[in-house]
Amino acid sequence: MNILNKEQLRATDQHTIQVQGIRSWDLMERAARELLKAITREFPHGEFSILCGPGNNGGDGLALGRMLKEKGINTQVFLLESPKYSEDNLENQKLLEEFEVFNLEKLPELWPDSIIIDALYGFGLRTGLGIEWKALFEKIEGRTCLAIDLPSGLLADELTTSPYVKADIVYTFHCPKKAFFAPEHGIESFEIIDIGLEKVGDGNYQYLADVHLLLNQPSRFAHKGTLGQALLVGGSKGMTGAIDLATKAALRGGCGIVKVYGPGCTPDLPSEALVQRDINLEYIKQTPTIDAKTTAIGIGMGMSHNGQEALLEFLSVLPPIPLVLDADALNILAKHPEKIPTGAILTPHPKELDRIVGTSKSSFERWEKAEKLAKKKGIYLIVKGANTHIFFPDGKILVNSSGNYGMAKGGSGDILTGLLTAILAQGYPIEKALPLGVYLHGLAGDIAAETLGHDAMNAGDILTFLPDAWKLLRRRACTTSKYPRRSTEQRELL
Ligand SMILES: NC(=O)C1=CN([C@@H]2O[C@H](COP(=O)(O)OP(=O)(O)OC[C@H]3O[C@@H](n4cnc5c(N)ncnc54)[C@H](O)[C@@H]3O)[C@@H](O)[C@H]2O)[C@@H](O)CC1
Ligand SMILES: Nc1ncnc2c1ncn2[C@@H]1O[C@H](COP(=O)(O)OP(=O)(O)O)[C@@H](O)[C@H]1O
Ligand SMILES: [K+]
Repeated sequence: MNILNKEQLRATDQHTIQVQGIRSWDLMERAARELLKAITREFPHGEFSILCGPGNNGGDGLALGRMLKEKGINTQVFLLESPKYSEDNLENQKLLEEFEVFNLEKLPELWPDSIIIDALYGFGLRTGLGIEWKALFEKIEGRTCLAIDLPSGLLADELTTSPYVKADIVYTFHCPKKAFFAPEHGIESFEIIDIGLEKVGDGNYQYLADVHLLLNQPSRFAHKGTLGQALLVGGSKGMTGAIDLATKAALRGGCGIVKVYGPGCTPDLPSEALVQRDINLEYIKQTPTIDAKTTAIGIGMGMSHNGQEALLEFLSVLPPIPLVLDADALNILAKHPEKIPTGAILTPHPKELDRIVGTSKSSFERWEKAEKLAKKKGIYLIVKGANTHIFFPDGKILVNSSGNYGMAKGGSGDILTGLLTAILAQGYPIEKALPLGVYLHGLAGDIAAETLGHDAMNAGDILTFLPDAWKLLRRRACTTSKYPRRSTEQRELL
């Protein structure tokens, strides 16, 4: 799903009107009808106070008000006094029998228990709102508030530091807006409302959807050689947990063989993994034989001088296979950015990225720097967090749609590294492997949160539910249930 900026949204709107032979008013009716469904489904017993602005966002609010009233739902509608209203706004004013006009000196008298619907401004806002809006926004703060398209005052594509509505749920049309992904804005919940806009090509900024379409179907004749070999390199004295988690994730990642190279102190790992230990006890000193389809390095390597030397030596002898660099490898490379290999996959969390590109004043600045770095160095950057962003060397950016705050526990990132390495080992091209791995990891986290709750779940639970996440994706792709070649025994097991 393309993530569109406000200019692209306007163009999509116009294109839809032309192609579908409808009026912009029809689109507003469609938007209001879909909003009506979503809101009454979520709040079947609510009464509503709608605040409408002068543009088309306000028009949506007026149309929704009319539809709520027609359904016999208690609704009060307020319209901001303005010298100029949009055409569709005026049209909707005519169709609504009763509404009150308000201004910032004469604030609306809201019912005490109603749900507020914010339809003041959408993506049409040119600049942030002034402080004169604070009194109104404070009046509705603390009440249940639903924003139409965007919380009013929030700019769709940039950092907003001026006042905006604090909404509990944003019902946003067609696609999420860039501003929703910035932690600074605190957008906790948004729901995408499909209003049947025409798709205008594949943009270079996308929200992950339909990830199951990326799945390969291994052959019935597959063997451990054809399913690929992954090599994980990492661990150091006192930091062996990370390689343990990464190994377990790789073993649930679908590849044929998982190899691990660590220092002598590497603990016992699951017996399915082929573990090779360095002659040195506390840290990796030698370069392992790299006999694998893909490799990941860095996990719990430590920042000792010896660890740094080993990493740089390893990079200098690496054959051209996909390379995942995580954790300490990133910290080491932050000191030697010229040594970051072209084509490598780096998986930093924001702090690790800051060590490479310098600190940023906002998420927007960090995203810009990540985009530039990926292009300049020809690398793939997976910047982790809520809505992990994947930056490609050609400028494409994918934003993850799975995952939750229950995953914000130590070790979650190590699991992603192991999983990505295993997926790459199977021969998935990087362009497919990264979204597939990032999405699956989040999906396993979502199933863990659903089953165990966000509070109690830990990183290991992402591993526990990885099989369910794979199965869910396979079911979506219909690749498990349709094959006639399944034996009777296999069918009975289903
Ligand atoms: N895909 C689409 O394009 C659709 C858009 N719709 C709605 O239309 C909205 C966009 O409508 P508009 O383009 O009319 O824009 P808005 O309704 O977001 O805002 C426009 C109004 O804000 C005023 N304004 C702009 N900057 C201001 C500022 N800094 N301070 C105070 N006032 C300011 C303008 O003078 C104008 O009156 C969307 O957010 C959505 O809610 C829907 O009707 C359905 C389809
Ligand atoms: N609030 C959140 N919502 C969704 N995913 C999250 C959230 N917080 C963390 N995660 C995910 O958990 C993982 C944490 O990785 P990282 O910070 O490297 O952890 P660690 O170094 O402890 O392994 C990332 O994949 C990240 O996307
Ligand atoms: K709004």
